[in-house]
Amino acid sequence: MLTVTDLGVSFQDAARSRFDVLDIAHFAAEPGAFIVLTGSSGSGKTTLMQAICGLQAADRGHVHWGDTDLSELSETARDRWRRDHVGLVFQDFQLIEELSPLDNVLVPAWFGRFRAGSLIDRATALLREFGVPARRRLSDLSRGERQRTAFARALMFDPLIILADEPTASLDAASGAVVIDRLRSLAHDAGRFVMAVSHDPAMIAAADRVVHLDRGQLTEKATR
Ligand SMILES: Nc1ncnc2c1ncn2[C@@H]1O[C@H](COP(=O)(O)OP(=O)(O)OP(=O)(O)O)[C@@H](O)[C@H]1O
Repeated sequence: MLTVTDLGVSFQDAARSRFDVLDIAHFAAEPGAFIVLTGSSGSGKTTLMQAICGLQAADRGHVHWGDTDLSELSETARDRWRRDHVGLVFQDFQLIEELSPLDNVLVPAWFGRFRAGSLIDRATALLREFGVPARRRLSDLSRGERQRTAFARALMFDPLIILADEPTASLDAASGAVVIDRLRSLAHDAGRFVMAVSHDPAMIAAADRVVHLDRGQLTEKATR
């Protein structure tokens, strides 16, 4: 269960004056529903996704996951909590150019987890599911293949929380549908917490909840 209370985030502009990006009085969400976050460019969607997993510091307010208040954790504890609970798909993928797709998907295994044959099997199976050649040079991949590599990496350790920033933005309808189906199934069948930023009409149509960010404030749109 996610509970966001009185969350405020601001940034500094080039003239060093601060501007508010998020001002969210209350937002709660449970695992098992597929949530899509929409909003115009610059409305704060990425900032919100990063704030709810503790990657973005808040000026005020609280983000609770169950009994854990992220704002009360030290940075090290917050990083460990995120590593143990969250699969993140970044908007710019954040892949390592020098590594193959397979090795990119195995990167989370570097942090305290043994790199066993079963992990390689799982990483290979995820890449196969999303139609990415496992051992090609990353620089030879299309943008869509890179995006699917980032998605596979986020799922590597079967996280309880999946946060995906525009995960179908570079995909055609067919490979986008594979990602959307997987996100829905992670929520509905595996009971995961799944939230994706998206403008993709197919993703919005598949959502159980559509929440909209406008000038830092959240509103909810009725679905189906
Ligand atoms: N580190 C930062 N420092 C200063 N301003 C920032 C920083 N990060 C984001 N911003 C600004 O905060 C606002 C919200 O950015 P954010 O990336 O969250 O928007 P978004 O809704 O995800 O946009 P998009 O759909 O274009 O990706 C924008 O005006 C952006 O320029």
